Amino acid sequence: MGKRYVGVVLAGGQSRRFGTAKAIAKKNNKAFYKYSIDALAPIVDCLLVVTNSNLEHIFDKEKTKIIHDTKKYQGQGPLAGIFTAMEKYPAEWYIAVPIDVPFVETWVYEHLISQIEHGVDAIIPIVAGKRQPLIAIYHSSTRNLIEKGLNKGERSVQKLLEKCTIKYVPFDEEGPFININDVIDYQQYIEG
Ligand SMILES: Nc1nc2c(ncn2[C@@H]2O[C@H](COP(=O)(O)OP(=O)(O)OP(=O)(O)O)[C@@H](O)[C@H]2O)c(=O)[nH]1
Repeated sequence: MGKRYVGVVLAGGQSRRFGTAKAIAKKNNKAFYKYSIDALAPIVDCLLVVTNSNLEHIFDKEKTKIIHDTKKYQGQGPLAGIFTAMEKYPAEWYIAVPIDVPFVETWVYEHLISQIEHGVDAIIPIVAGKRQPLIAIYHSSTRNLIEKGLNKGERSVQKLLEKCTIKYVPFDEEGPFININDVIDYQQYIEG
């Protein structure tokens, strides 16, 4: 039997809008991806950074296992990263975090985990009226649906959610969900 909680740091994106690898952009002299690792490390049985061969050298192997997207789906978006974790590390729940949310905190995930109930495929935050499906947890029951979608070239997480039983969890605090997509976001939230 696999583990109960596998942490999945989604780290195979191209950072096209940001211009350089977002994972190693810094907040208070600490790389963004380390905030993601530190948020999950206390609550998971195993922590994976899912990336690709071009980016893997930037990650420190301390506390994590660095793996590559399954070849067939490499670079096909965050669902490729979640699927890869499901395929390589059997577990009940997969706890996802992107590498561009340097305000994320462990309590967010503790709250999501506290919402687990039988029959639910994924637990997704709702923040300021928006879904946050990459700071979320996915049951292993979603693996086949993700795979089917990827085989059809569907990368959209929203599309996956339409096919699943989702528990949406409202959060009042927006801070931990701030996501840095481009240099304007960086100036506003990190330097500002
Ligand atoms: N493993 C894996 N992670 C991915 C992939 N695509 C995106 N991600 C990660 O998913 C999260 C959200 O992705 P985006 O915000 O679109 O980041 P991005 O793709 O690097 O940025 P843009 O190139 O500007 O769209 C980030 O943590 C990315 O590193 C992928 O193909 N594989």
